[in-house]
Amino acid sequence: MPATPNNVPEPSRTDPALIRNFCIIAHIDHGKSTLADRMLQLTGVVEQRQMRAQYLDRMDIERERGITIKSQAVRLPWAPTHDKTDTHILNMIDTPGHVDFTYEVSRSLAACEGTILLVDAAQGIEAQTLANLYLAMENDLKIIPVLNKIDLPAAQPEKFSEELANLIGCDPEEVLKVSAKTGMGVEALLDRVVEQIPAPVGVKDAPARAMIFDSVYDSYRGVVTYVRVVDGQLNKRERIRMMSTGATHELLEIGTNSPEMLAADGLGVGEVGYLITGVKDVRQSKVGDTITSLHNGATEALGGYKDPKPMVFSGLYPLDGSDYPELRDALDKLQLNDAALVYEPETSAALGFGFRVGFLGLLHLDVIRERLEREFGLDLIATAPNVVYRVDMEDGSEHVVTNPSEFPEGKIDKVYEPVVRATILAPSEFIGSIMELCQTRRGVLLGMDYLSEDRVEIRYTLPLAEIVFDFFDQLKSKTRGYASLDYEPTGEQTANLVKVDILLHGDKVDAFSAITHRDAAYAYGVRLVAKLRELIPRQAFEVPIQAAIGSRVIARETIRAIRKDVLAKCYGGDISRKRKLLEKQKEGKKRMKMVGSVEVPQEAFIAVLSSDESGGKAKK
Ligand SMILES: Nc1nc2c(ncn2[C@@H]2O[C@H](COP(=O)(O)OP(=O)(O)OP(=O)(O)O)[C@@H](O)[C@H]2O)c(=O)[nH]1
Repeated sequence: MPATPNNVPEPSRTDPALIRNFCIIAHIDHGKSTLADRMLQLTGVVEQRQMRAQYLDRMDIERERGITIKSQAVRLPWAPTHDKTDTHILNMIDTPGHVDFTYEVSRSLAACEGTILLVDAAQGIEAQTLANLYLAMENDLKIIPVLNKIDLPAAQPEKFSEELANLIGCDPEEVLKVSAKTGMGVEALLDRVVEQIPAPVGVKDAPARAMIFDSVYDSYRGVVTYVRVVDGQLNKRERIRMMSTGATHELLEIGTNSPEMLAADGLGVGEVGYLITGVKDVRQSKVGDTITSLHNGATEALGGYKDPKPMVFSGLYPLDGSDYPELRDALDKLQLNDAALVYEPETSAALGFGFRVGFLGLLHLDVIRERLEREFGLDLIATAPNVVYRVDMEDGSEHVVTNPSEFPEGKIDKVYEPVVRATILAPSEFIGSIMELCQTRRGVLLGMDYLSEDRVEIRYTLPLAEIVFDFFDQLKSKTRGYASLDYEPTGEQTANLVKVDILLHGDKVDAFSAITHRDAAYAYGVRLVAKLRELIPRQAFEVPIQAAIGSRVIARETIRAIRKDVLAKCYGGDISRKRKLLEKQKEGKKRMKMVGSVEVPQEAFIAVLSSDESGGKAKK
């Protein structure tokens, strides 16, 4: 009979030999959350009637999009089928699946001894599966290969077992076949976890060392920190120290998740649980940091801590300038739960007061923007996303550029841009179109391997800036949706990059400045200038629209002059009607932004900034 929360052994007394710490790695939509749900049900920690889909994905936006953003840990008691008296503790750490959150995935992996590699039996291995598998291998984790969704008529278990077995070097027979939906094979999988994943090893009497693998802000309790104890033990009420910052806190509460929080006296070697110290901001309890006791604490931190580094920047401006204070409050609130989110105030001549916000990647940007709009009711304009450039000047000075309009003028020696190593998986019939796309994005081919007869893995080095601009959408449309993409930052390269400015009647419109490769600058200029000509109404005077690199104009259009006399049709004396028309004209003008002497309708900014070519919305 499955165990219930009542017979879960006391956390601090669990023998490490009975603990198994594991996670599930999978490509987006391959069924990780559904499998986690089934495990919660089978181990009895969530009663049938309380069960709801994706129990562990708490954020509304996660549930709606069906993606996992923050990882969670849950303690599952499981007595293997062959010996029901021998209850083990399985700590399942749910990990986010998206490239933007790779650092969180790698921290979750570091908290485990093994992983379930879950692959959709109708889709096969995807880029994300590979990326996560390599991370797991680097962490020396025991890998349990599993095919999910075998209930689907389109499932091809033989073909994909073979593919998986080739990849990790095992027998195709060893690949477990389950249906997370119906529950078929999931008990056998839990047994396999107990059998094959090694128990944690740590030194019981050593000074305490625990790794933070997640940190979540809760509006009632402050920051809840998820840890894996490696050595020693942490006890309720003791004072602890964060090893990266030296900050000390009192352990107000410590316990495990089953999946709701269950307080305990402490956590010992190999255990996974949560702690609460009363800190109010996740940046004080950072993923990857090591916690130790204040008295007789450890001197050496567990390896692998790094600060999250924003890779993509975008300007966020309220549509209605008076919403600026609300936008600031909303960003402050989101930052409490997101150590990777950075922002600073920025003013734009065209868009007014706003913020320059740094994100881990495009999905992160999209999620934050959507939360600002949905949870805080803000209407926003976002400028096209850009990466971070480093510019060396001939006079020896160096600039870091996070906003294209701040690209330095004058004698530039070298410009560096971030590059990534991208892995694309697709059916082999699309090799030609994928290579063509990567070439036009300044890609350099690194290599290509066949995973099976008809599926290939293609590796490229690409400038991050080229991926930020609708690369994924293009890839999907060129491969009829079959390709998957993953990438990791690999440093920077010098490139022939220039800033293109857009001028209206001689005045620069900062929101439209872009940094592009010199070869692409002309096309960008022509496209933007043509688009603006369509969107900006005629004014009382002639307005030239120009695209320029420095002082050199590379494209030009002209809006001809017109005087719009709203009273033209109102001859005769009806003064009240005339007043009404003038009032109406005034209202319309409020929605205009003045750029120098030119009135630009707000819609023009939105139309240009939200168009696909200028970055568009990030997709998963
Ligand atoms: N037929 C069938 N559908 C499944 C099975 N497992 C999951 N699904 C469906 O596949 C879709 C994706 O499942 P999720 O569990 O949300 O996938 P996920 O891997 O957690 O996705 P992310 O959180 O985005 O990484 C959902 O519509 C599930 O209902 C299965 O065994 N059989």
